[in-house]
Amino acid sequence: MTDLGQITVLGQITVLGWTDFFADQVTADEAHLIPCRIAQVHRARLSGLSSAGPVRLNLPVHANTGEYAVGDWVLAEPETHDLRRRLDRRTLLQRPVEGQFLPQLAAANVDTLFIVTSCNADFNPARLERYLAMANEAGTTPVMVLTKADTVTDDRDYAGEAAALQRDLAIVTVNARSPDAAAALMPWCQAGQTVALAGSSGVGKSTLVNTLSGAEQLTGGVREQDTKGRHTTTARSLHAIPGGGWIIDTPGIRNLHVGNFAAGLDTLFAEITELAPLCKFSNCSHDHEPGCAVRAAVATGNLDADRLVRWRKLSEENVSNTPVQTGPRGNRTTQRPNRR
Ligand SMILES: Nc1nc2c(ncn2[C@@H]2O[C@H](COP(=O)(O)OP(=O)(O)OP(=O)(O)O)[C@@H](O)[C@H]2O)c(=O)[nH]1
Ligand SMILES: [Zn+2]
Repeated sequence: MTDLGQITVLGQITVLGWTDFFADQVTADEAHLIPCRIAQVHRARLSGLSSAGPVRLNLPVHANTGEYAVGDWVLAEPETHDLRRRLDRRTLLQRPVEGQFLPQLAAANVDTLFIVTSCNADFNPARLERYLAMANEAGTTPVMVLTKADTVTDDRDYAGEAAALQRDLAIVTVNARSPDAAAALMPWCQAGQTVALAGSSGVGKSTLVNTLSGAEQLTGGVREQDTKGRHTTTARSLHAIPGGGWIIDTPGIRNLHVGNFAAGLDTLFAEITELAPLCKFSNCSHDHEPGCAVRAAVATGNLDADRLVRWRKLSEENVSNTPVQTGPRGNRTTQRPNRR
């Protein structure tokens, strides 16, 4: 990876996104270890970046690379590069995978999630809401990036529709192939800042990575040969942005499921979350109950009826995909995976 070499010039660990949040976790016994940020997660190995440059990390025996995410901070031995410990995460982007108990880790310690969609038939409010829920749940700030502005043939107000999806949501409309896109996105790409990209296939994520990193080295993610010699996209990676920011690309996701996203949905649907306490019944489903403040808001035109329909669908899906456990007294408790 040519872009990883740039860090040797930069020299300082803060440029990699190292902050007091991570420094405070290092104990006196660990003071001799070097902090490394995970740059690539492969099936059997991890590579990272330290302030001195790229590091190939040696995993502890029995460790599974699936437990690490691009963007993670770990401590390693200075000479051998043996990985000693992963530090707690400030944010974690993860998504439920159908049929699997544990969610898939997409990226860690990300400040901003660029949710990428194009100004054409791909633009789908219900799908974008899923990405917003994921970003909110992770603790990252979502920014909606509308690509292919140069090819728009209709007069649909894409930016206006995107802005209606969540309060205070930043919207940036770009031609991902133009250097202007890098300038427009620069506020989120400053030194030490980490951005991740999410969106369906073909919307322009790789194009944006190329435009932002000023490089042409990326086509279709990081490829690794599997045992049968086929090339598969197995890893996401951390790319340097001139100016000191970092960008993590994720493979296109066709169907993003929601699960364990309750807090993320509350933020996404803040206008509904705020009305709910005014309903007559505290467990109101805003469906048939008398005295429902949410349906009253729909009736008066203060709340978009489509939003309520989509809120219901996502909330129900979230509950059915959120593992439940039996509590000490046999009552069901919702189990939330450790977010750090
Ligand atoms: N005209 C125009 N073409 C674009 C724009 N963004 C992306 N493209 C083109 O759209 C195609 C798909 O872009 P990619 O960057 O590969 O899309 P992706 O989101 O990375 O797709 P996956 O790797 O499958 O997830 C490429 O041919 C790009 O050149 C844009 O803003 N304007
Ligand atoms: Zn109600």
